[in-house]
Amino acid sequence: MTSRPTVVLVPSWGSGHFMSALEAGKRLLATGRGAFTLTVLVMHAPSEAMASEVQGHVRREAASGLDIRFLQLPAVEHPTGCVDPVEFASRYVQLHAPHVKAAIARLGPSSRVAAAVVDLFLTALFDVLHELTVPAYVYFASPAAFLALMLRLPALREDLTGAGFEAMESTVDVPGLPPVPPSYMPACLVKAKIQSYDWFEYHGRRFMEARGVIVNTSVELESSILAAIADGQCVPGRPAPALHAIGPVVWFGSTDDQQPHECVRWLDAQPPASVVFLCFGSMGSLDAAQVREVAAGLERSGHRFLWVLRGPPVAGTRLPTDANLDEVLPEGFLEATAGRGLVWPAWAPQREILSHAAVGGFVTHCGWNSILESLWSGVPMIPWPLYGEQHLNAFELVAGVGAAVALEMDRRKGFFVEAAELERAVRSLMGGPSEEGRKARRTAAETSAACRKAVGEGGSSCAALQRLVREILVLPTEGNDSR
Ligand SMILES: COc1cc(-c2[o+]c3cc(O)cc([O-])c3cc2O[C@@H]2O[C@H](CO)[C@H](O)[C@H](O)[C@H]2O)cc(OC)c1O
Ligand SMILES: O=c1ccn([C@@H]2O[C@H](COP(=O)(O)OP(=O)(O)O)[C@@H](O)[C@H]2O)c(=O)[nH]1
Repeated sequence: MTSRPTVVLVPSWGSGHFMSALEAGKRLLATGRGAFTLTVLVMHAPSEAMASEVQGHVRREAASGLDIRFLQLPAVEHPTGCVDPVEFASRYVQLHAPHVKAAIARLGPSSRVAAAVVDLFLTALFDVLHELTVPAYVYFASPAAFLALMLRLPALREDLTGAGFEAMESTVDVPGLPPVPPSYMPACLVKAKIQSYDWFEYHGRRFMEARGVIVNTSVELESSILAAIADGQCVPGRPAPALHAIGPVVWFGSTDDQQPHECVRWLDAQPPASVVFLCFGSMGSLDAAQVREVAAGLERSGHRFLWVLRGPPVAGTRLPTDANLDEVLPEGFLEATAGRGLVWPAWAPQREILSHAAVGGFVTHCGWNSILESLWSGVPMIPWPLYGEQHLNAFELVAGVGAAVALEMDRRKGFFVEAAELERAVRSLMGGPSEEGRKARRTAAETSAACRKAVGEGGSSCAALQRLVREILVLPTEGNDSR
């Protein structure tokens, strides 16, 4: 065995998952300063659109000259009858387990596998990793608050009486967070989809087997939650998994585009901090009635806006189509807002947009990557959660982090938002005199500075990465390296 050890990374597909995990792997690599290489096992993404996105990332990163080797795993059947993407990912990876085992075993003769890091929904691979005696880590691309909840799910099930969180009368105890109203529980758990709950609970249990959980957060963002997990409050009586808060892991790599994007060119012509940006993630779209309310709210707010408006999902997937603006927007809206608004019907370069000086606020679906990108750029938010764990993220953003103006939603009407409410929130966020808006803007600026400090030399997340690398390489910890 002559060459350097390698760390195996198994990401899942999807905008927020693949690049977040890969960026975390690159930070590990940089911190290791050549002591190990990175081997990425790539699964075939389940749809053509996702597959081509993943292939684009792989092509670009493979050409970057870093010590990263990409190994494509053989294709497997698609599991059928899944209730949501999490069940799909969990069962799909089970079918990959023999291929992952063979791939890791093949690495063995030439380079020792120092550790394997798997995406949060891929814990079924732990069986193979344990068999091969490879230390297993989880990469958790969502907030520590959701990690705390997932660890708590086995115990919480006893309070649920089979009906899901929506039937619960009391608040939910997520250690480290203020009491959470049941309506903020993740969408996948409030609809009494017991099959979905089963998978989240499964992963929550399996996290306890990991040598560590690498979380895309920082002590500055989620200190009380990280402390509560480390203190064993989520699974009393059992040692808590070791946590490595190495974030925010925000990816600002290059794209294949040569020219500035049309949205960016439009922003270039707007005054500083004058534009509210609306974007609802890789899987978010609004129905026709909701689109009309958003249009009315934006028009009446009088503020400049850049609205990424997507159409209903492609059949058989959750990926939104490009919107037909003439069909979905109210008549006369584009004319009435010409010059101060741009509606973009397709995928937009969100990170670049959020870091543009013209952007002063963000109406977000509360995907964790989107929240981190906004905080990184110091942009205050209006949370509009849609799916996944985003309702919990929205609660944390308002009740914990504080860089947001809350948006009232009619929870009995499918979380519908009235035009007047959006108008109020946008006015407050974008410079209105309300204390809520002032606080959101101030906190966003402070949090941006704290995030940048955390990942910089000597920062908490940088130190956590250094500790993690020493652990992986089985080196003694440094004396002055305190958490
Ligand atoms: C974290 O909790 C949930 C996440 C998801 C989920 O599933 C998913 C599946 C895919 O095939 C592709 C995806 O892009 C994808 C994304 C996704 O949610 C987002 O994951 C991000 C992490 O990378 C981040 O946590 C965002 O906040 C999520 O919105 C689905 C789900 O329930 C169905 C979850 O509870
Ligand atoms: O039009 C879009 C929509 C999304 N994104 C990116 O896709 C990721 C979405 O991840 P997030 O965790 O916010 O939500 P998800 O889409 O996974 O629910 C983020 O990095 C966004 O910047 C983007 O660049 N353009």
